[in-house]
Amino acid sequence: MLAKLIQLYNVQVHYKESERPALSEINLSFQQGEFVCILGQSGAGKSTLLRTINGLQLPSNGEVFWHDTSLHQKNEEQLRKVRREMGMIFQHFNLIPRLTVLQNVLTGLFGYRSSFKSLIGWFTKQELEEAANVIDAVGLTEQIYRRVEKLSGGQKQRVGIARSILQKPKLLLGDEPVSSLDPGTANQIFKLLWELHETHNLLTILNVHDVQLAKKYASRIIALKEGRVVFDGKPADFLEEDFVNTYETNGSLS
Ligand SMILES: Nc1ncnc2c1ncn2[C@@H]1O[C@H](COP(=O)(O)OP(=O)(O)OP(=O)(O)O)[C@@H](O)[C@H]1O
Repeated sequence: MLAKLIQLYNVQVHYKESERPALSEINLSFQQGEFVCILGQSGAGKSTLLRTINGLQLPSNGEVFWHDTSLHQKNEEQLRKVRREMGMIFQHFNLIPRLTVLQNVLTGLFGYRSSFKSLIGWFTKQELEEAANVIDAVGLTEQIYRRVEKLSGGQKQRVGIARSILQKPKLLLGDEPVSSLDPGTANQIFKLLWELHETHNLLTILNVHDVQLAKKYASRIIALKEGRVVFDGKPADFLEEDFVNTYETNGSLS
């Protein structure tokens, strides 16, 4: 049986300023090796769900378990250790523009080392080799010493992905990682994410707006609507009526 990495029990998140909860009655579990796409309209609660999974957002009710321990029961130091095992990629990449590809990727190790070593930029030969290997795996060897500000959007996201893979995560979270890319590049990035999830047996959870991409790559689709799960299943079972229900449109899936 596959190991359960994350379980959410009856999770509710209610931001103080909001009238209705951002998430309600969320009961989900995720296993190693799944490739999950989260769908839903703007404001459906997708980002809140990711932040709840990585412990940045504490639920107002319910609990989140990482392996078999509640995140609630962990102190700051223990939470920091858990987050090392969670890689994160972002819509706007969150890179340091004036640093090179290699330097940006090496920041993925900061969770593992003293801030002094990180500050003076001291890395072992093995760390540098591992960084070069992940840069190769995302297809950027020729750009390794280029400043990231000179790269295209797709290349920048590859740097973001390499940085998170260097962390050796068990879980990779992506908050709309392809929303600022053109459709062709978005597809290439999804292909890369899918290959990395296969190679490393990674649990990958991505928020996406593009239903076709989700259907093409995901092993599981979860749709949120007004903070509740309205679909949880295989992409082939996400039908026109689920699409209409999720997005409240008269539109078409194809
Ligand atoms: N920090 C916050 N404080 C108060 N309300 C918030 C906060 N973050 C999100 N919300 C509200 O919670 C609800 C869910 O927001 P969330 O960002 O999780 O949705 P989303 O599905 O990720 O949307 P998008 O696709 O636009 O990013 C929205 O009503 C939003 O306004």
